[in-house]
Amino acid sequence: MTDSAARDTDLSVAFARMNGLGNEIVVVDLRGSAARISAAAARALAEDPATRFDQIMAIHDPRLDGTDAYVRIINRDGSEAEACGNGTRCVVQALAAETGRRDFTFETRAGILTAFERDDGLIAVDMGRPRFGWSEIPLSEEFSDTRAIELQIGPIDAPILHSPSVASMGNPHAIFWVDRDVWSYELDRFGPVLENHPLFPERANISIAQVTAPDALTLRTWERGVGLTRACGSAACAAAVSATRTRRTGRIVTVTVPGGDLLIDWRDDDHVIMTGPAEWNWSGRLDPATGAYVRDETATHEPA
Ligand SMILES: N[C@H](CCC[C@H](N)C(=O)O)C(=O)O
Repeated sequence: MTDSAARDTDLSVAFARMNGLGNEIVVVDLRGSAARISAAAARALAEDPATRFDQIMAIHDPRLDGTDAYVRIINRDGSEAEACGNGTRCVVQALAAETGRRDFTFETRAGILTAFERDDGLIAVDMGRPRFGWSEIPLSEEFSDTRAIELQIGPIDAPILHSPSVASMGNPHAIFWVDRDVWSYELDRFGPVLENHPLFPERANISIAQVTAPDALTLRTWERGVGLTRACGSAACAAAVSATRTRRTGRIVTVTVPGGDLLIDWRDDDHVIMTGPAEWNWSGRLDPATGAYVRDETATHEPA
């Protein structure tokens, strides 16, 4: 939607274009509004090169005592996701800029998340506990050991990718372990096939991971509902805990994604703490019903 066409629509809410290690995020402030971002409005925003995004983080008024907001996560294709690590860091940065507070508690479809902005500007998010049961991922077939399930792509006698670990951070992840550079695989070709594989009744985020040290791995992800992204925070968490479960790494792992590094700490209390940056790009106003928007050229790092 061009700015001029947007001007004569009802632009009722503030939004910010941000990113988390290059994962393109639109943060929409719907507090005090009964409006909800529709899938159609999300797709309209996604189709505009100026606002193209990987996820929308829609901030709604809190529904539960002790939470600061209810946050809805919408993928580029309009589907709703349970978790978004990079987007959550962007919401924390936006609300910290608005309120001066550093600690926040959000309700999401994955559950209650706590997060805080550190003095160095990095943001730590408690992504909760990982789930490994086949029905929690979910998978459409029962597997007793989800550290390596029977799934492969490529010729039966020489599979290109096989035996992934699966895990849920509230959203479904499959991680294929490779021993070559993650850039040497045609993830753009395999990703959509695996994302929509019948083994994943709710589809899945598909990652390839190369362990490079007992505390480090590199990762590329084909995201459910989006495609290739420069970073996927929940995939970084899923890959790190799966690397630990398969004795490839310890419990603290630096995950290098195309957009940069995330530090993942799978604590002894089973909570997964993800720490990384967030970045504000620009702000404007948005009609949540249609996705029409106007960019505010004068905005500085304003609240979402
Ligand atoms: N595409 C994901 C949601 C966003 C995950 C990612 N952007 C992150 O930072 O966790 C899904 O449908 O489960």
